[in-house]
Amino acid sequence: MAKLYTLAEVGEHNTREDCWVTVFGKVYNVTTFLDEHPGGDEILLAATGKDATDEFDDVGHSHDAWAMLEKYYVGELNKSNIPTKNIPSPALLPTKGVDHRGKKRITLFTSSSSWFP
Ligand code: HEM
Repeated sequence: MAKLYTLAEVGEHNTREDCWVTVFGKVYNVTTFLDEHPGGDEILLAATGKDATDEFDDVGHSHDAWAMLEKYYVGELNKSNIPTKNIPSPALLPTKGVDHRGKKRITLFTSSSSWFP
């Protein structure tokens, strides 16, 4: 099972010797990538300790960049203690979007259950 990290835990890895970032609900150890990142190391260091999904997405990273993510994957972001308003839009998170819609559908079904015997 994937290891879960809170944003606070990810944020502890915020140095040039140990740098983790979070995008799309996943945690990446980009320490070895700092010097290679075309966007520079500073921007990655500045992205530690928060959800950098919007920043990553705004750049319009290429498919190559997306494919590279896998190499640095260390675990999943534990979102249970993040206020709802900070959770990125479900539209940005395909799998989360499905969960969200699934849950909503179940709620709607329950609310109309009086139509069924
Ligand atoms: C976490 C893993 C990341 C990987 C593997 C990655 C990879 C890449 C790659 C391959 C490029 C070259 C252009 C492309 O192919 O799209 C790039 C460019 C760039 N990245 Fe990232 N990136 C990561 C995270 C981030 C984050 C978190 C930010 C912002 C906070 C960021 C900001 C940028 C910027 C601004 C450029 C444009 C550089 C330029 O063309 O001047 N990247 N990145």
